[in-house]
Amino acid sequence: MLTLDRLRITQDDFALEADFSIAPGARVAVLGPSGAGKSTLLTTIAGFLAPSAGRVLWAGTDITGTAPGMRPLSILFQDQNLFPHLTVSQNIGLGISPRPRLSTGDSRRIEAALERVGLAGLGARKPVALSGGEQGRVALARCLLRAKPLLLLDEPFAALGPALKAEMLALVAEIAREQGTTVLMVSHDPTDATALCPETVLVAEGTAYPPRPTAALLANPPPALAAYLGP
Ligand SMILES: Nc1ncnc2c1ncn2[C@@H]1O[C@H](COP(=O)(O)OP(=O)(O)OP(=O)(O)O)[C@@H](O)[C@H]1O
Repeated sequence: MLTLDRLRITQDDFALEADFSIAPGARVAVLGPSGAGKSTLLTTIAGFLAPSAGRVLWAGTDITGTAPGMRPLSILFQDQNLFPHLTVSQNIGLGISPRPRLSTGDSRRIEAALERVGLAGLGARKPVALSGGEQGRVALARCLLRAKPLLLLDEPFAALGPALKAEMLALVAEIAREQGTTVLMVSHDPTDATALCPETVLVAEGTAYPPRPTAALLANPPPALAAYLGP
């Protein structure tokens, strides 16, 4: 369970508050107007930004002061964070070890992860020789291999076409289900939220609200969300 305990995040004159928990294995969309603080919330959970008050807990343990790399989570942001000078296999290997040289066991696990995301045999390529969708799959394979219990997604597939994006989201959902991963996904697209996430956290007017059923929230959006979604 992820708990944001009376969390307050401030950046200059921007402030965001959150006080709720997310159940283990839940898939939760993070929706709200541009600039409302969706990315800031994920960045704080990931540990790249320290809150000005409150705590972040995972399974009851306070991780507010834990370094990002030591947190029980993987993050997938829009630019897939692949290193251009490393091969696909080496990029995926970074998910489990900082050493570029891979053991035989590591290589086997990486090949299995590549196969899982439909990229079997492409481990020796450099990211530049992959399409955008394939790069997204590599980043996902890295998360898959890390098998952390919490996955933070910040519009990772926004640059992809609708069909490919839907395919990637379906793959995320499938892997999350298999691994029992808790997923928190920032999106600008209510369709994506509906497809992947039964629950949604609305971020608006300085507050990240507790998760609510996505369908009910979208069917009857509060004014800030209605204005953002448009007619
Ligand atoms: N490094 C920073 N220093 C000061 N303020 C910042 C910084 N980064 C973001 N902000 C401000 O924090 C607020 C929230 O930004 P954030 O990127 O989290 O919003 P968002 O909901 O993810 O927006 P979008 O949907 O447009 O990506 C904005 O007002 C932004 O200007």
